[in-house]
Amino acid sequence: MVTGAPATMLDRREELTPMLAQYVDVAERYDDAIVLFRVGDFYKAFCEAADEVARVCELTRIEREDSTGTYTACGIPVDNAPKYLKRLLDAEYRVAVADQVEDPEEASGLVERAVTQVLTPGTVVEEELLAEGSNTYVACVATAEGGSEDESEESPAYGVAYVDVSTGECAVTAGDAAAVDEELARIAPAELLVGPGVDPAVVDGADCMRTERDPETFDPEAVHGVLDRYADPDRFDATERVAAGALLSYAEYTQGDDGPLEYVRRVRRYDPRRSLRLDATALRGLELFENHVGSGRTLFDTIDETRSALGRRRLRAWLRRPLVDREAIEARHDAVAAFAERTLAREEVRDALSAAYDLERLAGRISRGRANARDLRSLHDTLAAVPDIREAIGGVDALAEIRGDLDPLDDLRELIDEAVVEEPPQEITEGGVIRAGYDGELDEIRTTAREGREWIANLEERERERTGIDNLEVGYTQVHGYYIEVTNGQLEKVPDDYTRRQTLKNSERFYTPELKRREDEILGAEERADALEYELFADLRDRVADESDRIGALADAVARVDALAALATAAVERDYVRPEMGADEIALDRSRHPVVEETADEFVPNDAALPGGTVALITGPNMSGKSTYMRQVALAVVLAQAGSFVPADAARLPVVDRVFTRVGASDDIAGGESTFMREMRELTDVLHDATGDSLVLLDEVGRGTSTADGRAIARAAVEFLHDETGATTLFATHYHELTDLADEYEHVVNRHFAATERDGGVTFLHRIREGAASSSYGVEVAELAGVPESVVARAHDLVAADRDEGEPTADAGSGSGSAGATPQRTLDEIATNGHGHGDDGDDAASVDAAPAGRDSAVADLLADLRDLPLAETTPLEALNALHEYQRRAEEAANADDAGEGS
Ligand SMILES: Nc1ncnc2c1ncn2[C@@H]1O[C@H](COP(=O)(O)OP(=O)(O)OP(=O)(O)O)[C@@H](O)[C@H]1O
Repeated sequence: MVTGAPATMLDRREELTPMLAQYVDVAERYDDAIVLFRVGDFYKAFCEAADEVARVCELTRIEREDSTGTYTACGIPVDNAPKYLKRLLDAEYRVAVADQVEDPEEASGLVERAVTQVLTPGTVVEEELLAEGSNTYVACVATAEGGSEDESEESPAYGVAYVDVSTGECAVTAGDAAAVDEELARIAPAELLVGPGVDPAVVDGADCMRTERDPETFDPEAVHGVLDRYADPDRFDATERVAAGALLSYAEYTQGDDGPLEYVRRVRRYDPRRSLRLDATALRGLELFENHVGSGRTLFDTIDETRSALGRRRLRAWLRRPLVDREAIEARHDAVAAFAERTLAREEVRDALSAAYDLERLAGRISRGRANARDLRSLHDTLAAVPDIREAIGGVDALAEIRGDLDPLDDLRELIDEAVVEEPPQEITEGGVIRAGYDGELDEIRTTAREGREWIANLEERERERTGIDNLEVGYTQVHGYYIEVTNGQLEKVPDDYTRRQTLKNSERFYTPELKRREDEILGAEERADALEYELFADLRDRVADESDRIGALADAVARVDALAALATAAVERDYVRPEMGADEIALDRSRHPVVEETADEFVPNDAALPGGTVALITGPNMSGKSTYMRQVALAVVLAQAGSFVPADAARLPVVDRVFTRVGASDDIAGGESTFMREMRELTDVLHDATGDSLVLLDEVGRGTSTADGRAIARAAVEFLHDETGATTLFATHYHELTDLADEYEHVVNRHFAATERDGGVTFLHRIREGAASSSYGVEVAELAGVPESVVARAHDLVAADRDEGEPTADAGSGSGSAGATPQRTLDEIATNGHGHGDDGDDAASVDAAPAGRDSAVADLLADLRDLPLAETTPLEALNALHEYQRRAEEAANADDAGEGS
């Protein structure tokens, strides 16, 4: 990263021209940013910084020469800046924009420049740089001084705050390390400030730019002072104060450091436990917002039928934080149902919403004093659409409250309409913005200018008549102003009151005292009109800014209407059903996976009947549909609690407090630690934190280790979930042995997916059934893959033998592995023989004895066969393994023959 003042320039500081010295001064003050320095129509960087800007933005550099030497420079054209700024931000640069802060024409010497804004990935407000329909957050994680995890419960270890600088949304919470991780996953900030004393491991999960700040900005007194500008600091606990205060001070810094951000109207304090908790693993595993493999579609993409950026952000927020309050959930369902039943109203509302601009960001720009006349017209047009929305939902009880909140702000709309012309220009300093009739003084000045122009327009006619010069012309140039032009042949007819202004080749140009007076009047009037218009506009903008609370409340209502209408549209178009909430079971008739059903040729619906606390063990071959099924159950829960209808024919659902997912290791590759370690960490979280109201999805837990260990862990986890937490659990497993837990535990049930053979290929029915899958499906798949018959038959025997061995750990002593000549005992005997023959198992000693050598080879072979992790073995690998085992078996047989022969 190249930030701050370029080193080569610092070395030559004394020699630099005043302008470059000014650049170095500014750059030195912003040493965490790349400084772009306004020179004419460019934002420039110099020397090393120029090299970097050129590299990142793919721009050419120039060599700039002055009396003190040659400097490399690189310029970003001001008119095209957003495109290049985006590249710098994407490269994780902070960009300090140093603008001219005095009018170059008025400057006596060097134009004064100052940083007016620091652009960072998390704090940009430029419309061109923001993703439409989603939030860009900068977040902060901090501890209070001396704060540590072992503090008392009243004062949680960490504060987490976030702000969207473009809309002013700001919120803060506090919690332990796990809560921080979970919140960061939900907030998904573009940039993160980490306070002093925060254990780096706590924020490890956040995949975004890190920003260092002076530790002093986290100081208790400093943060109190900053926070005080926005809210009563005493409403927050110590860690929250530090997180929110330091964050807002950073936000102020990025917006040019000139006082509080007016449009951050509220610092909301929230408790993550008051929404359905979805940690990073669940957000990822359920692919709510991101898709890692396959179609690229997410749940959000699937149900996003919103029509406005406001609604889109709201729907995202709802899905990110589904509700846990039954009444609130049902209120959303009522509203969705009302919209779903009324096609016409819904379509009218959605049409009207299409005209809505992003009220939150508009309000932000207006408050920041950055809005132009077009922005105010956009606000006007959005307000004008509100009555249509109100009318469309009039008379619908379930929407009465929201209708009440849709205040069309008639006074504001009328004010803007009276003041601003319908199609104003982009610039607000060059006139043409304010309507006639809005301001008496402006009208007068404009009349003066207009009359003057009319007088001049008629001048040509009048002067031709007066002088008899019939080719006399009146014109205007930027440099000389108005003139009367007479060709050389007519010069003798020129009257006395003409004064020569300019001599051309074939003609002379003149003015008269009256023309000069009129000209001054017109130009003066125009200049004054432009200045007055700007003043009137700025004043209007301030008046609108004063209403930002009302605009904010309206934006909130519009966002809700759009999100509700979108959910209703999704429900109608995709055939979702209203779930009955508050059940003590998950009961879904013919449920579907909302995302997979969009892409699958023919999606097979499945039922779910899971009384609270059920542990359903789901078996079946790879690719049979286990993961899809488990996810669709969880997605139904998430959708329902977000306020949506669910993809099923009928649904009865409980209100769930948390959804946990632990999906298969290979589906979820993360660097750093071993996948098994990670898997176990996630399992630990589930076992610690799940409650009787949680929904737990476990997909092939334990497959990252040896079969015996994995099986034991999986079994113990099931027992724990059943006995201790009572969480409703869906557990997909290839450990067929687990399925007899259903006989032992009251709430454990078996479900399975089966595969059949058709036309010589494997066909998956994707239909869930009662009971456990046949244990030999892996071998069946091997058979279907073309493994020779004799090998398959032998594999069947071995699997049966292995199963009869019983559970290696949990079943010990249960009697199922009863004594007798079970095949497994035979295997064990052979194995024991194999290792028991030599002296103390000294393999070298046993090599000489052929039978012992054979037994040893067979024992090894059997041990390897037994340890072959079928769950992780593809048919091709199985075939290769079998081939290898056959070879070793033959070798052993040959050794046997050789032994007998000698
Ligand atoms: N009910 C269904 N109807 C139609 N297609 C389905 C259904 N369920 C799953 N599928 C399709 O079958 C494929 C495999 O599904 P899934 O990943 O759920 O299987 P799995 O049993 O979990 O496999 P593995 O054990 O390898 O993880 C997916 O591509 C999915 O699109």
